[in-house]
Amino acid sequence: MRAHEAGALHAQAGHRGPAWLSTPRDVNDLVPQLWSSTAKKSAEGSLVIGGVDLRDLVAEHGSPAYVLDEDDFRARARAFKHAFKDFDVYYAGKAFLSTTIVRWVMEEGLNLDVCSGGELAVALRAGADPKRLGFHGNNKSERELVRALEAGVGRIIVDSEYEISRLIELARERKTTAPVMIRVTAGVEAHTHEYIATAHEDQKFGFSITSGAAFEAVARVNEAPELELLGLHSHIGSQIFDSSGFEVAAKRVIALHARVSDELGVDMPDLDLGGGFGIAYTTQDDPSDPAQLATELGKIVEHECRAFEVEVPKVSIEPGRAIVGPAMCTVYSVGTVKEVELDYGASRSYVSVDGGMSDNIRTALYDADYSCTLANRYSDSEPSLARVVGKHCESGDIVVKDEFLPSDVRPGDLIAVPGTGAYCRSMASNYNHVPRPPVIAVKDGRTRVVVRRETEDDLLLLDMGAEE
Ligand SMILES: Cc1ncc(COP(=O)(O)O)c(C=O)c1O
Ligand SMILES: N[C@@H](CCCC[NH3+])C(=O)O
Repeated sequence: MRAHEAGALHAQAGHRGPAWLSTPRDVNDLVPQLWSSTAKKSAEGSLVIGGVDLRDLVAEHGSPAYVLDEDDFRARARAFKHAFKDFDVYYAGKAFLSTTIVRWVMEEGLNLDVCSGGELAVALRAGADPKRLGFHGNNKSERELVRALEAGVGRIIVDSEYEISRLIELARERKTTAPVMIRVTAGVEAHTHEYIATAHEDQKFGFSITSGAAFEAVARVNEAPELELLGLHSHIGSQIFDSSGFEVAAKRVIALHARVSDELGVDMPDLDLGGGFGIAYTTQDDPSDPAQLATELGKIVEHECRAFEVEVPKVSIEPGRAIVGPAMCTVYSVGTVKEVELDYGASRSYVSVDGGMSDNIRTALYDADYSCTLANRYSDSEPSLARVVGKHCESGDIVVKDEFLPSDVRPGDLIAVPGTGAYCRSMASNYNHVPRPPVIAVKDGRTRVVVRRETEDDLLLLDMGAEE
């Protein structure tokens, strides 16, 4: 996450917002880099994605709804596959997964990373080739490991001594060999929100390189006839823009890879550098494209392997957000608008929509920034600084902290928030018994329900007293 000066507020037309947010020339315009590639405004000012006018989409499917731009998703997947042609690309399913997504990922030639029995079940139900799956998790249950072994998952990324013991036992019982990668902690302070950084020492993932635990884990896996040692795995965190974190991590991981070669005489065939590539949520974010990332990472790996005089292993990466994040937006209906007086005579418009922290927890959880646009009509009213909030019983239930919207936004209007493809539907909840929105794919003027809207009946089905 780019560090905005979140506290820096300035007075603008009687309102206060962050210093980086300036009044748009035309509040109806889209900022193209924040939207999926087919998004545009119609002559009437409504938002059209994949040839579908969001007014029609909401009339047919209701709101809120996640709108998934199929062409955009496929193009981003293809761009990674093409740019990283010497690497294997695993789409990180935790960002957003459904059977349709699994099929698109497989059709575009990518592999898939799953991190729970549930995600594995989705992948297998969609008919994914198990060999093209990687299975993550710092606390996989015995049941999950058995399922992965029996399905023939291509790589299991182990994360603890207990897990190595468990896997040895399970593989032995099944007279099989488990293909294993070892999640290592590179000791890097990634420049992102603390909760989504994963390579500093004081957190739950991986074996520390610095403490020697990672080397010991490699030696143990190497000695176990029930395990096949594939290589090391490092993931430094998420929403990262600066390649220096990847560089430091790659240096340390390749140093360990070389030590294994020297001291154990084993040339591990694989190396995974994880995902974490940032996307633009606001105009402040300036992400690299896959071609730039491929060039940078390729150079780092080659340089380090040369320095340590080891063969370049088969490298893989695991982008999630960078593929699905910009491919989706969320469309909401406005329910109420309230002007709230602030100090010093300033005021803020609170625009309440029919979803909130249950469909996008990222603002509350990571202080994430989003933007939005009026999606159902053109407005010639003055831009006015607004905060888009949800319908939950929580004052932190904010979807978009600050954005300029036309000052005549009113109940019944549609608001669309771009960049909600990653970690929004996948982290959605039923807080306040609010059913989760559907995911509607759009392409060539047609809609297709990828995940249907949850209903109150779905929620009541779990309530064992409901029939009494
Ligand atoms: C092991 C691993 N790989 C890949 C990812 C995907 O990260 P992102 O969606 O930021 O690319 C994550 C999530 O941070 C992860 O934990
Ligand atoms: N859930 C986080 C990303 C971390 C996910 C996996 N390690 C986000 O929304 O940004």
